[in-house]
Amino acid sequence: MVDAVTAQEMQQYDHYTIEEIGVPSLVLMERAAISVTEVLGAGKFDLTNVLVMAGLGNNGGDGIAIARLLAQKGVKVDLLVLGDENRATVNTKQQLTIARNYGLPIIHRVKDFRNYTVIVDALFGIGLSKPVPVKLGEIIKRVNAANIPVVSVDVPSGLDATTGAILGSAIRATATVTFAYAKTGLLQGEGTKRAGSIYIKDIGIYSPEEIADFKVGIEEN
Ligand SMILES: NC(=O)C1=CN([C@@H]2O[C@H](COP(=O)(O)OP(=O)(O)OC[C@H]3O[C@@H](n4cnc5c(N)ncnc54)[C@H](O)[C@@H]3O)[C@@H](O)[C@H]2O)[C@@H](O)CC1
Ligand SMILES: [K+]
Repeated sequence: MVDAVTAQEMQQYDHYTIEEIGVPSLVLMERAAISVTEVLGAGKFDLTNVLVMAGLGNNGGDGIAIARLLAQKGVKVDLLVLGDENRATVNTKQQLTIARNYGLPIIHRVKDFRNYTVIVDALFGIGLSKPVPVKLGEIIKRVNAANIPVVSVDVPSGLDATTGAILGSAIRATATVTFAYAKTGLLQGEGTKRAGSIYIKDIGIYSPEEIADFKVGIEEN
């Protein structure tokens, strides 16, 4: 069993699962989104008025799927998408199309983050390797200052998933729902102060060692 992985290791496992095993990336994204809604719905968070903040990378795609799943359960949710949609990843563009086809309104600014009972942070995940753009850093500071419970998707946005360093500004989360394995950056440096309670969720991405274990188990049965 792997304890914690770097962003690079996780990217290799993602890539292997998608390209070699053949699981479509949108399937993984849906499982990631479902796992976050499970944590949100487990009774620890007040879902009266939810904000989902989504960036343009695949972490944002997770966020858009989370907003859709919550809305379909009758939860009042605002979906804030930050940045130029033309620069979104293929998966995230697809999530935007799906959300719009289900009639989900998308907003581009928030007056007061204190109006929400919980904020889902899907701005940046393990793909962030350079400082967050200044405008998004300002949003992160406003969210932290609002003092509302925040659930981060995979890693608190702005945190280096490998080192736990802050890349300009970072979200201070109440809880972090991380996928497949803990990320080393959640367990060291600022990660220990920013991640809050860590939930590790199986979404169907495994290390080569675990895949080898499945094969042994299957052969033995
Ligand atoms: N590979 C996959 O298919 C999966 C990815 N997943 C999610 O995807 C994340 C990793 O996704 P990515 O590698 O796409 O990277 P991230 O979504 O972590 O985004 C970081 C990258 O996007 C850019 N970016 C994002 N929003 C921006 C904005 N508003 N303005 C300017 N630049 C912006 C950043 O500069 C950076 O290069 C994981 O943490 C996880 O949440 C999960 O859905 C599981 C499956
Ligand atoms: K995040």
